[in-house]
Amino acid sequence: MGSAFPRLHVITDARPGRDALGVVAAAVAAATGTPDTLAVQVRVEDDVTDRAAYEFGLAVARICRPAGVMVLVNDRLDVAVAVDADGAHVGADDLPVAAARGVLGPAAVLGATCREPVSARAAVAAGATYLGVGPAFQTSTKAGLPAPLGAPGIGAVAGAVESTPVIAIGGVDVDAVGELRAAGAYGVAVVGALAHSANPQAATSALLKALA
Ligand SMILES: Cc1ncc(COP(=O)(O)OP(=O)(O)O)c(N)n1
Ligand SMILES: Cc1nc(C(=O)O)sc1CCOP(=O)(O)O
Ligand SMILES: [Mg+2]
Repeated sequence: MGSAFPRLHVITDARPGRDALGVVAAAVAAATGTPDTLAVQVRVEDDVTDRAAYEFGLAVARICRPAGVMVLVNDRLDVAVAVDADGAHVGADDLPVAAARGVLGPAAVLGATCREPVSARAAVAAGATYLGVGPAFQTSTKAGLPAPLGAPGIGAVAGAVESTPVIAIGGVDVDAVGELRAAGAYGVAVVGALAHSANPQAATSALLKALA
């Protein structure tokens, strides 16, 4: 892992029938030569066993590590530690940010989901190093989310935390990158933009170009 914080976060689509590792490999291939631009977040369904999540996290790490690409683990801090990930991401149903920081230690990357400025400032004060903010737009890959924030909602959070990177998530595709960056987002996180693509390597390249 290099020094710059990645602007593109690829989140694994672990729904049954998806080639999640194939997408990770394609994304990592697209970042050849610029590994600092990409992070891969290991995200599995809630009912996946710890053993299966660990094995999947290891498989992702084996693709990302040799290429120098950052690995983050969603929700499961024990898996993050066990696979020697660079960090983790927590939301409202996971360990609180301060507790997660205590588990991971001071050097780890720690992301927190926030949807408005007050909780965003609190997450940063508690030890978050970046924020996942969304849903930016309608998404087909996660149910039960509040109404989309749009670029202005993402910008409101970004303006509240200034130097902490805001990663916009939810229904993001390459065409939305310019609008989100203009609003204040540091980068974007995607599932469907790659998982639903016939050519995830080309889709990653397009996202990286739009974010550069
Ligand atoms: C970059 C990023 N932003 C937001 C989320 C969502 O996390 P969370 O609210 O904990 O929801 P689940 O992903 O656990 O369903 C994320 N994973 N990554
Ligand atoms: C996992 C997740 N969290 C969200 C949030 O807003 O907290 S939106 C989301 C799904 C992102 O997938 P896609 O890029 O396919 O929309
Ligand atoms: Mg979570």
